[in-house]
Amino acid sequence: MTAVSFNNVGLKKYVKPSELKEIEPMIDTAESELMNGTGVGSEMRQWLDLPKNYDRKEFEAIKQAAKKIRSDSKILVVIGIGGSYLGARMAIDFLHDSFFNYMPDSRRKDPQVIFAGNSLSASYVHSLIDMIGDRDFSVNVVSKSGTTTEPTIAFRIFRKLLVKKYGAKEAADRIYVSTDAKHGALRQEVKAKGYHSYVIPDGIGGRYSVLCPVGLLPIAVSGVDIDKLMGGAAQAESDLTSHKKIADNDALKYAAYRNILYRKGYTNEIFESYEPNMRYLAEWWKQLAGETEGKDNKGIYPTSACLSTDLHSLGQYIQQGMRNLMETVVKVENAPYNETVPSEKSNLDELGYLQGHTMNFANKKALQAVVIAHTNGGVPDMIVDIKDQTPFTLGYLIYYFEFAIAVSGYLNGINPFNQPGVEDYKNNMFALLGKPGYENLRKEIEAHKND
Ligand SMILES: O=P(O)(O)OC[C@H]1O[C@](O)(CO)[C@@H](O)[C@@H]1O
Repeated sequence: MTAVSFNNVGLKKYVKPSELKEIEPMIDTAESELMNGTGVGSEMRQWLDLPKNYDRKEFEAIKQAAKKIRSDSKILVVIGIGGSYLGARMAIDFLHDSFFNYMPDSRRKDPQVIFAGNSLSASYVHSLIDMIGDRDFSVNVVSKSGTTTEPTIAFRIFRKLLVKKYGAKEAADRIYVSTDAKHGALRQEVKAKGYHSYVIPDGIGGRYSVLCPVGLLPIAVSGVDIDKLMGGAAQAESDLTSHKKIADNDALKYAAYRNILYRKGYTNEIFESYEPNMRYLAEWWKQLAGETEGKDNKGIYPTSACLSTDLHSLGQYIQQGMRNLMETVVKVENAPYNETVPSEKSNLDELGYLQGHTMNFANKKALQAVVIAHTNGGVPDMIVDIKDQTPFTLGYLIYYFEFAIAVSGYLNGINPFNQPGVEDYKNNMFALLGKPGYENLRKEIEAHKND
């Protein structure tokens, strides 16, 4: 099987072949807007040929930095929010054991990679400082703008901790910055303090940035072979950008089906997997889809569930609640590990029928049973089959979703690469926090606070 493929078995009842044929010219147009750069926001498409056209020198520098961090740190604290952390978090979870970060130092060969600066919770920061204790650590701060509130606060705190522990000079040698090439506060700090630094290319926005230094450094520090990750993405680039017809292009199939369903009123897409270490794959996908498509009063609402866990909380709603749901299920063909259900004579738990079978067997049957139940119950199912959980397959999968979601954006007539709506809350927050320049907005908010 190929690394990633699309399966429409759960769609037969919901989409007629003629509907796929009818959307094909629209998909063609959206795909050519993306590929030829004729669509709005085209300057933000640098991720499109990134797997083949990246800065090789910087890539080597990232590997060297990862080597240094692995040798002098027990913990890497990665500071960033949104696209500046979700890709790395998703990849590290997907490619490592569920308890990767929980192993004690005595049993681990890789540093712990812990994320910070993705909330304003003081309790979280306090607990992280406590968890680091007197162990050696380094910091990778990731922010394209360099001014996002959450990571900026966290960076101040962890930089202070580094300076206190190591002194200013060694602290600077333990700070790794991924930011804009020229602009922004962080770039100025790099110049002033001499931190290690890497460039987030101009034409790559946060949610499309996992395969640039944003994701690559933390992923490499965790011990993943980033050449293989890029190799998978490069394969996807070859496969998906050279086959322009839906029939030969599984990312276009996904874009086409989810948009046919959206136009029929299936406005919420639940992203599902059956592996707990793919929870963050869903979180990454939610930002990718939500920030790309949710604008101009349009867009599929992206949400997620981890199964079979959430069948015991959300399963009832999915089966019988409002019929505006569709599902995208990531199905792993070869999970990295397996366990067998032990045999027991007594059979008090009535599990005898399963003894000797594997848990992966049971997991696959659960998936099959759910697809049948949900499609019968009014929820169309799109299945994305993935071969395994290797860096190559993940690289392929990342590109697959980025490509499909960007095409979906153009199909819906929006700019897939901006996120103007995020500014509204930020401006209000700056006004309420007293940031200079926001005085008038603060007055306005205060005048209306009892409305
Ligand atoms: O890298 P930055 O500039 O800190 O931005 C982080 C995230 O914030 C957003 O701009 C939205 O607030 C995302 O698009 C981005 O991924």
